[in-house]
Amino acid sequence: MGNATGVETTGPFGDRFAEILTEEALSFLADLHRAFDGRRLELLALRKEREAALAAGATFGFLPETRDVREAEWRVAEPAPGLEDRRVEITGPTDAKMTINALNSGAKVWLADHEDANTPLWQNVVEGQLNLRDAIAGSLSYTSPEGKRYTLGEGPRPTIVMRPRGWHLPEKHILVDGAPSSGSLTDFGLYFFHNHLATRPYFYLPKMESHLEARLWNDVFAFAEERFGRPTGTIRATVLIETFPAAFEMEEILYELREHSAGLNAGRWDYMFSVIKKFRTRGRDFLLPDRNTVTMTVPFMRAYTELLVRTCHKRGAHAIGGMAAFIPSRRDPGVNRVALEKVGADKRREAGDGFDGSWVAHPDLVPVCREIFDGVLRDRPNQLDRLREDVSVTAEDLLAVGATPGRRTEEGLRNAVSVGVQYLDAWLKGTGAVAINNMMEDAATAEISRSQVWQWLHNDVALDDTGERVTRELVERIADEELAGLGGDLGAARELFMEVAVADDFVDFLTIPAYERMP
Ligand SMILES: CC(=O)SCCNC(=O)CCNC(=O)[C@H](O)C(C)(C)COP(=O)(O)OP(=O)(O)OC[C@H]1O[C@@H](n2cnc3c(N)ncnc32)[C@H](O)[C@@H]1OP(=O)(O)O
Ligand SMILES: O=CC(=O)O
Ligand SMILES: [Mg+2]
Repeated sequence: MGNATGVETTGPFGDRFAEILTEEALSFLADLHRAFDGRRLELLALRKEREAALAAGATFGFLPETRDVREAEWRVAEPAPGLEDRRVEITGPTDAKMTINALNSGAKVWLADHEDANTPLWQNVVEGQLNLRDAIAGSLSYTSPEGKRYTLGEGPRPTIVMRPRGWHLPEKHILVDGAPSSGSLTDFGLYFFHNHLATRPYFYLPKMESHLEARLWNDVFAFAEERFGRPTGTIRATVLIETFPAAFEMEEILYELREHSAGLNAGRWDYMFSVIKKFRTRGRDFLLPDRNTVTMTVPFMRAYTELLVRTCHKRGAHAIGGMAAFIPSRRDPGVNRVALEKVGADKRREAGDGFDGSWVAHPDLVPVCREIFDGVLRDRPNQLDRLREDVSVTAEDLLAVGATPGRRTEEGLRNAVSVGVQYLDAWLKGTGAVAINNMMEDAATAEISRSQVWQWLHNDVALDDTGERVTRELVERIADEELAGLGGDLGAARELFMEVAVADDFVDFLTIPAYERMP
C-alpha cells in the first residue's frame, strides 16, 4: 500500500488493492483534498441555506445575477473524440462481469457507474477501479462461480464515461490530514490518475445543485490537467441535470464547464426525488401521485426535458436522454415484450424531441434504442443542429408540480415500502442496482420511494382509494404485511427504511446513513 504524507488508508484490503492505492495516486488524492475539500464543504453548507429558505417560503427561479451568461453568445467545446455519436449509452456498475458485458454490448458509450448503481463498499470502490484499468488495458477477464468465462470481444468498444459519487458523500477509508476524503474526488482522482494516458478521461457528474458546484468540478479538472501536463479540455464531463435547482441553472452549468463540457443528461429519477425533497413541507402544490404514474409526459417533467434539449443545442452541447426503468427478461417473453414496447416509446419520444442519444439499463435494450435513434439521426452523428427554438419554458412551467394528474393509492404506498426495503437490503449487501418486479431499482429510484412516503406522511395525506390517512402506524403495518411474504432477514433494511421514510428529520440522502452502516 502506498504511503503518501498525511494520508491514511483503512482496511479491509484485497489482493491487488496496492496496484490502485499507490503512493503517487494517494499523494494526488491528498493534493485534490487539500485544494478543494474546503470549497466542497462550503457548497454543501450553501445547499442547506437554500433549503432553509425554501422551507420558509422561497421558490426557484432563473438567477438574476447570471442573466449576462444566459444572454451572451458562447458555445461549449466541440464534441470530443469518441463522444461525437452517443446514440445509445449503456449504464451499470463496474464489477468484472458487468464491465465486460457492457463493453461487449454494442453501445456507443458505457457509463461506468460508481454512483446510483453502486454501493460504495470499499471493496467496490477499489475493485471497480482495478476492473476499469484492466478493461482499458484490454486484459480484463472473469470466470463466474458457475464456470462461465467472460472476455472482452474484438468489436468496437463503447467509449467509457466514468461516474464518480456526488459531492455529498465522504470516502471514510481514505483520511487526509485526519479528515475523511470526498467520495467524488476519490473516484475521479483514482480513475484519472490510472487511466488518463491510456484512454480519454471522460466523466458523468451527478446530483449537482448549482453552477458554483460545476465551477468546483471545472477547477478540479484544470488542476488535474495542469498537474499531469495534459492540454485543457482533455477531461470532458457530461452533467446530469437531476436536481430541481439545477434545472434553473442549465446554461450557467454549461458555461462553467464550457472547455470541459460534453453536454447535459436528463437524470429523471433523481430529478423526481429532488422535486419531492425540495418542497416536501410545502403541502399540496408539490404533492406527487404514485411514483409509477409520474411519466415523462406530465407537464413539469416535459418542461424540464424540453428546456434541456433547447439549452444544450443553443450552446453546441449534446443532450442525452435518461433511463426508462423497464427491464427485459430472457426467460419471460411477456415481460420482455412489455419492456421493449415501453422503452421503445420512451426512446422514440426522446429522439423526436431532439435528444442526441439516450440511456439503457440492459444489453438487450441496446438494439431498440439504437434503431430508434438511427431512424431519426440517419447518417448524422447527432442532431445538434435541431435548435428547438419552438420551445419556450418558463420558471412556472418547471414548478408546475401540483398539476400532475394521478392518485395516491394504497398500492402505491405498498410498492414504495416493499421496493424501498428490498432495495436497501441489496444495497447494504453491496449491490447498488437490482431488478425488482421487472423494474430497475437503484439509489435514485429508492430515494423517490422513501421521500414520497415521508412527504405523504408529513403532509397529512389521505389515500385516494381507501381514504385512510398515511401515518407511521399504517407504514409499519404495510411493512409487516409486505415483508412477511418475501423471506430472508430484512430487519436491517427495514430499520434503515423507516429512518429515512418516516422519521421527523428528513435525511438528505439515504446513502448517508446507509454508508455509516457499512464496514
Ligand atoms: C437512475 C440511474 O442512475 S439509472 C443508471 C444507474 N442504474 C444502472 O446502471 C442499472 C443498470 N442495470 C443493471 O444493473 C441490471 O440490468 C439489473 C441489475 C437491473 C438487472 O440485471 P440482471 O438481474 O443481471 O438482469 P439479467 O439476468 O436479465 O441480465 C442478463 C445478462 O445481462 C447482463 N447485464 C444486465 N444489465 C447489464 C448492464 N447494465 N451492463 C452490463 N451487463 C448487464 C447481466 O450481467 C447478465 O449477464 P450474464 O448472462 O452473462 O449473466
Ligand atoms: O442518474 C440518473 C437518474 O435518473 O437519477
Ligand atoms: Mg441519478
